[in-house]
Amino acid sequence: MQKLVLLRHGESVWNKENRFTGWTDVDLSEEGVNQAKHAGELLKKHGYTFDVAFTSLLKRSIKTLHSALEEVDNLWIPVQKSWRLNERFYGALQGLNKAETAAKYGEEQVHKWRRDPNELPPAITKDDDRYPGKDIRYKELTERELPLTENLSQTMARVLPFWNEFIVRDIKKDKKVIVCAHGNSLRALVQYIDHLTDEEVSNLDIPTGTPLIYELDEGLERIRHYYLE
Ligand SMILES: O=C(O)[C@@H](CO)OP(=O)(O)O
Repeated sequence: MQKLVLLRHGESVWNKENRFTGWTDVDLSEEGVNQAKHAGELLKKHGYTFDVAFTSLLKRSIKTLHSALEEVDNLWIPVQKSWRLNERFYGALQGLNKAETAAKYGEEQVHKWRRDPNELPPAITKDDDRYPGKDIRYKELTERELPLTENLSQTMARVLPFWNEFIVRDIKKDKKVIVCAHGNSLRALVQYIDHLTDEEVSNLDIPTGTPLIYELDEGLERIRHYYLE
């Protein structure tokens, strides 16, 4: 049996302000910093240590991972960062307040943008300051990989190659793995591991800063999963 730990970053400043975030590199809120530390304390309390960690290129996730690893005295382990674990790219919604957007476009439309795996938020154009092609950290990405908008299915399509190539490889080598990422990149991963339908995943919300443990069999099928308390 293999154990895998998934961790959504602590609350960010824009989570707190109820703004669509996506690839915007916002920091943790004060509460988020505390949640990240608490996640590490829970891991420590339950005796978790790790051999390798994976995270995104966004500071809310990197800092949460760092804080959790510090608690379990594992700051020394290798950490692999990838844009493929980034939050879903929320297109032209990034930066907008969710309640104001619902008042403008209707609750139903906003719910679809947020939770329908096949609904595409409005796209940005390449001259938009939010275009990742303007950000040096994404310089290795091809034009096709640079998103203008993304739905959950597309997020899953770019998370899975990373899962299969790196995370699965390390789990199969019996390494103890922690993946610290985002609400939607983790929802995509959970949909894949748990074989959830689109409807099931649309009702799934992963809380911030709470370690989610997966016990997996040799074929990496889920035996059970639970949050640490
Ligand atoms: O704003 C975002 O990027 C995400 C995660 O906080 O929001 P949502 O819950 O709408 O997917």
